[in-house]
Amino acid sequence: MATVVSHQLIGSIHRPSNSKASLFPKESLYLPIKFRQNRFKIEATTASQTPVLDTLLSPSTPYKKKTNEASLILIRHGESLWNEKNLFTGCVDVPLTEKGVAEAIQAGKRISTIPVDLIFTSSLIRAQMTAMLAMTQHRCKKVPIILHDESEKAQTWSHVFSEETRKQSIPVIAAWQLNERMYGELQGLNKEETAERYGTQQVHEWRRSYHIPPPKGESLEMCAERAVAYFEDNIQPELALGNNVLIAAHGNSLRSIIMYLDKLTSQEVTSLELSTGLPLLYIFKDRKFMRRGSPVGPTEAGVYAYTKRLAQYRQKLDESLN
Ligand SMILES: O=C(O)[C@H](O)COP(=O)(O)O
Repeated sequence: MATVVSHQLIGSIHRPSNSKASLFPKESLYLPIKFRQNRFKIEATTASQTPVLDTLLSPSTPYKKKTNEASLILIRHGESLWNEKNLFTGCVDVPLTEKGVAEAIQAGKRISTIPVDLIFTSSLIRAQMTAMLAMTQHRCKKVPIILHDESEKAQTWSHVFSEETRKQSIPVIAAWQLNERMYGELQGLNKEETAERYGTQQVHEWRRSYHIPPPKGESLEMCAERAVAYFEDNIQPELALGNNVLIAAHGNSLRSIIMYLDKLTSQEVTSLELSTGLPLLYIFKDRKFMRRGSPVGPTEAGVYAYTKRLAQYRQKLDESLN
């Protein structure tokens, strides 16, 4: 019998309080997440029903706690067609430029020997392209596969029937909560022309202050309410289970998450800038996040000295490729 735990919240998905389960547990209890016009209904179901997130993950898929340590990689998407034109983009769904594609591939090379078990992206194509392109460079050679849970049909029709193939795959969860801040009436306007019209100071406040929203848009604070809540409720539990996570998202949704990880004040976050396509590494250990900078490349010694686990992972990859 299905137990229904329904939360009509925007910007946060809650697990039942007694559940420490991964989104991808090996047990029969799992938590399908259903999107309903910005609302979530979470149901705990039993194995007798159609597994929702079992498309890719089988009971033997190793999403279980092996360690109290996990890697977290954050990547802002590569340059988009509107970054190139210097337009406010926000939630408008534009693809990458050729330069953005190259940046995503370069980011992939830089993280190619850092473990990734699970990928979260926004629902916008520029972040999804970035994650996919970056993973083409990963030395694990696993295939990132987007999990579609918008309907029962989508779940059933994308089911993978080979245990071996599923083991060679990495689940990708697309979540609107990780989208760029909604830039309101600035979306589509040229940033320079907007500064000429409203003044540099005003535009800087709209873009970088924590509390001030752009006209009819989201402030960074409002963006943080959904992005950080999603991170806490859905991503951090995976890290706590020892799953290594890659997040491909946006300048402002990532600024709000970094503010949370680095415990920045609302003043400090105003000077945080993220370049397109630049991966940032954190280690989650003993319930704390340690910022480890941006890996320069797969041959960089420094990154692998951070933790024994990273060094072991890399050694295994090296051995398997020799
Ligand atoms: O949405 C946008 O225009 C950019 O991706 C982020 O813009 P910002 O640097 O002006 O906040």
